[in-house]
Order: sequence, then structure tokens, then C-alpha cells
Amino acid sequence: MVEQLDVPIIDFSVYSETGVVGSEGERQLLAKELCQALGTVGFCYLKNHGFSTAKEQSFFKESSEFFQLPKEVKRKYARQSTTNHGWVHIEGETLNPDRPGDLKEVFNICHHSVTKDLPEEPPNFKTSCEQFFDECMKLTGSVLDALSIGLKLKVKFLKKCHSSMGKKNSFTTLRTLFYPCQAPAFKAGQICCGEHSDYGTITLLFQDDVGGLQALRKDGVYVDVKPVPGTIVLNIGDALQRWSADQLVATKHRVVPESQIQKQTSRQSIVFFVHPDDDVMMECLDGSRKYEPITSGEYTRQRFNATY
Ligand SMILES: O=C(O)CCC(=O)C(=O)O
Ligand SMILES: [Fe+2]
Repeated sequence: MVEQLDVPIIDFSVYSETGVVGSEGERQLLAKELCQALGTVGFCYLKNHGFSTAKEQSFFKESSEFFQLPKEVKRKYARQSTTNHGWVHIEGETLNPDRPGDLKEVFNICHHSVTKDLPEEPPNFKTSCEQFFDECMKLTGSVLDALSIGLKLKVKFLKKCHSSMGKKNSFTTLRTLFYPCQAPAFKAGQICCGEHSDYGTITLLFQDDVGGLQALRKDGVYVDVKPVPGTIVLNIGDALQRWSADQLVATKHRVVPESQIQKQTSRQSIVFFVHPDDDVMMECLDGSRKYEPITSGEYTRQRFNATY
């Protein structure tokens, strides 16, 4: 029988903003459910995640205003290849090298402690960005705790390996994306975001109500990961697939334009790519030697060098 990609919705209310609210039994159950989803589909939706709606709305709005600025202004904040931080113009990134450049515009925020590199315009972009980053770190901490339980590690093991999120020695990156409303002039084979899997451990993905995100099902068919109001999409990256010795899977995904074309509108999404601290040695968590140990920093550098 063909395995269907049915992206499960997981109730995350066991973890609250102030810490753990659920009982030990409830945490175990959630951890199991999470690892079951992320070990098969590789994607799930989180509901009752405690993420601030106000901060989410604010960052979507500020991002939209930033992307509307003239190119000459945005160019001042262009991506620096040494850090990955900054603005990337349309077709500036090609996630699937077999296709033309992606029809998207991006702003990467690599370590928000370096606030001098954040745009001064629009006026509230910087603050909104920092607050959103902090909110993402909080939720990430809870997700990592739940995954530690599910993978039968010490409860704080994964969180400790990510203690430098938001600082210089971590590749963890917040990215805001804008997919302009496309004229019919797509190049042959061109899409909004080419097929790829993420590089890090986990990814949090916030999308507006337009749609276009698709994930690869086991039978080779790309299926929609539709916007579900009030939820955040969570998926696994290559580093955690390798580190978990394939217990969790990094599913390929992409963004296609059909929904945007039909609705004649642009699309926005925000992604938080989580990476362990650079010096963390990723030895297979199940004690096997399925993959050679490698530091997170070295692994990520290799992946970036292959992309750019
Ligand atoms: O915009 C989206 O929904 C997905 C973007 C994405 O997969 C990425 O930037 O890695
Ligand atoms: Fe992605």
C-alpha cells in the first residue's frame, strides 16, 4: 500500500510559555507522537504552541514593508557570503540546481545579537525581528526537550547542544521570505522555491493563507502542506536525520506558484532554521556508528559550500 503523506496536527499545549505544564505521562505521550510524525512524514503542524500571535503578525507586517522598499535600499543589506546574514534578491538562490533561480526574495537574520546589521527601515523591523527570534528560541527549546524524551536521551540533552542559538557560534537563522505576485513570465521549470531538504536539526515554518508549500511523499509525489490557521509547521533537517541515525527524517519540500497565480497575490512565509552550536560533535544518538561523527559547524559549512 502506498504510504500517504498526512501531515498530522500535534497539540503542543503540554509545554507552556512558562515551562512544562503537563504531567510526566502527558510529556511522554507527546514525545512519542512527535517522534512518530517526524520519523515517518518528517513534517507536522503544532497547535496550542504558545507562540505570540501579536509578535507573529507584527513580523509578517514589518517584513512585508521591508520587501516593498526600493531595491537600492535593500541592496545596502545584501547577504554576506561569510555569514549568510542579509538580503537576497529574486533568483539569488537556487535550491534545486536543476531549475532556474527561485522566484523569491529573502532576508536572513543569523545572530540577532549583531543588531547593527539589521535594517533601520522600516522603523520597527529591527525590534519586531528580535522579538520574533526570541519567541522562536523559546518554542525551539520546548520542541528539543520533547524530542530528547522521544529519542530516549537525557531531557535537556538536545537543548544543551543548542545553547548558543542567537549567538555567533550557531548557524541558527531566522529567515523572512517574500514571493512576489508573478506575471505569467515564468522561465521553463522555474518555481518559487526549489526542491530541497533543510540543513539543520529542526525548522519552524510560519506561512500566510496563500498556500504553495509541498512536501515529498514516499511514493515520489509532492503533496500540499496547506496553511492551517493557528498552527506552525515543524520539520526535520538533514543534520538531525544524520545525528539520529535516520530515526527522524528530513523530508524534501518546495514551493510552487499555482496557488499564487490562481489568487493573483504575493505570498509570505517566515522560517526559523535551527542548528546545534558549532562545536557540538554529532555522534549518532543511538550509539551506532551509522554516520561518522562530525561537528555541527563543519557539517553546516560543507552543506553551504555545496549550495553557493
Ligand atoms: O516558504 C516556504 O513555505 C518554505 C521555504 C523553505 O522551505 C525554506 O526556505 O527552506
Ligand atoms: Fe526548507
